[in-house]
Amino acid sequence: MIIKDLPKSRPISFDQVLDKVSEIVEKVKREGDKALIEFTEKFDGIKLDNIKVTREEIHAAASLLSEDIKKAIDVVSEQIKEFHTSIKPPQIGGGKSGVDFGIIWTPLEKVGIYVPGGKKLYPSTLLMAGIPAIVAGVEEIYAATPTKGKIDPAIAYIAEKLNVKEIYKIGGAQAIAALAYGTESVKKVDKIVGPGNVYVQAAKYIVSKDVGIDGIEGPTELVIVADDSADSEQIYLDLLAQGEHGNSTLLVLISTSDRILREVEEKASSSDLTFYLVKARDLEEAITYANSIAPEHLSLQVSSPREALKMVRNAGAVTLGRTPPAIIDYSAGPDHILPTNSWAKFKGGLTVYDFLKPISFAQATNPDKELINAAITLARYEGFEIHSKSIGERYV
Ligand SMILES: NC(=O)c1ccc[n+]([C@@H]2O[C@H](COP(=O)([O-])OP(=O)(O)OC[C@H]3O[C@@H](n4cnc5c(N)ncnc54)[C@H](O)[C@@H]3O)[C@@H](O)[C@H]2O)c1
Ligand SMILES: N[C@H](CO)Cc1c[nH]c[nH+]1
Ligand SMILES: [Zn+2]
Repeated sequence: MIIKDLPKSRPISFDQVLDKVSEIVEKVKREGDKALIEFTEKFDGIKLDNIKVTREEIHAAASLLSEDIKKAIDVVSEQIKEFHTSIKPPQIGGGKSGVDFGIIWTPLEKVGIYVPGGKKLYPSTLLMAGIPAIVAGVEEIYAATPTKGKIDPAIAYIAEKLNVKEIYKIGGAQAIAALAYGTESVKKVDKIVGPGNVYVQAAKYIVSKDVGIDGIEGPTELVIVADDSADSEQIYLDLLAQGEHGNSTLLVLISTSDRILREVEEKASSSDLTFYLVKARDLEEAITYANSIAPEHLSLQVSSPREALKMVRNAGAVTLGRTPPAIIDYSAGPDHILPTNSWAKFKGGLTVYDFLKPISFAQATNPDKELINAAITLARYEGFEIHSKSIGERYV
């Protein structure tokens, strides 16, 4: 289908399934493994004997992986590691008025990674979440992924490579609930990260009152902004590529060029996917439209992409010029775990920061008198007499 207007909403959103998913989460919380086995049979058609994949199973699966896939994983891993290492924050601090202060960036203890696996395989997602966790210094990494009964060889190889502590053969909302609350087989973690369909994202949203989450990441979204210098064949290929994630993907082209819109429309008319093809007066209007959508992937296929980038306010990740958005999905370095549902208005993609807590510290050995008096005055104003006394006793 072709719609010549801006999208009014996402094709499907996690908030449409919150009630159903709440029931799944509550049942897993109450019944643990029993509920996981029931839901896996119901939603994935798999009768599980064991939820946790054994070390032997992981090793046997990993050994089935061909050398060229191992090599690709190793190459991509180095690139992702370099990206997250290059942005890892230093231990920082300073001082003012006789007080030393700073931040200790502290890694999270236990992290759960959701690796999607309903319609397609996503071993790349285990890299995209596991590598920044390791760069941050997380020691215990757990992963959950739906299987067709057996663990995928590439996921097994990556799990060994990244020293993932345990993998569970479960997917959907039930997997998120299990990681959030723990069951007989599944470890309760401090934060859950990873993309997935609306059931997965609804569950992350629900459990976020009890456990950390990285955001809402799925279904996939791509907005392309193109001017007349762009190539309609490449644009169409980029739209189709993200369309491979399924028909819940949001696919938008905003162009200042009638030729580009016409050519893409001709190609898209035979597809089953839904495409939004929108005309913009000029580049500024095109990027204003894109900012209002706040898409996960934004592609700037324009003659001066660096200039256009300066106008971008809301996007998960931006690819410039003819750089294909799909390269972010695999090997550019930046993460492919990216905010959807307009969450790009207030957060970015997954980084090493998602696995670090800034614990601040202060040491007031010889603070300025003015600073102490200010504290005492404010504490009294707020009616906290003992606060004021505890400060005054030390320094006055
Ligand atoms: N934004 C990002 O960072 C990003 C990255 C990669 C993938 N994605 C998105 O992740 C998604 C992956 O989706 P997927 O479905 O292939 O895999 P998935 O692993 O997210 O979901 C599969 C699970 O959904 C559950 N499920 C399916 N139908 C259900 C139903 N009717 N009721 C309750 N539970 C049900 C099942 O338990 C199944 O195991 C895609 O939408 C893709 O676009 C997003
Ligand atoms: N495009 C997805 C993010 O929306 C990431 C991905 C993984 N594998 C293929 N693509
Ligand atoms: Zn993709």
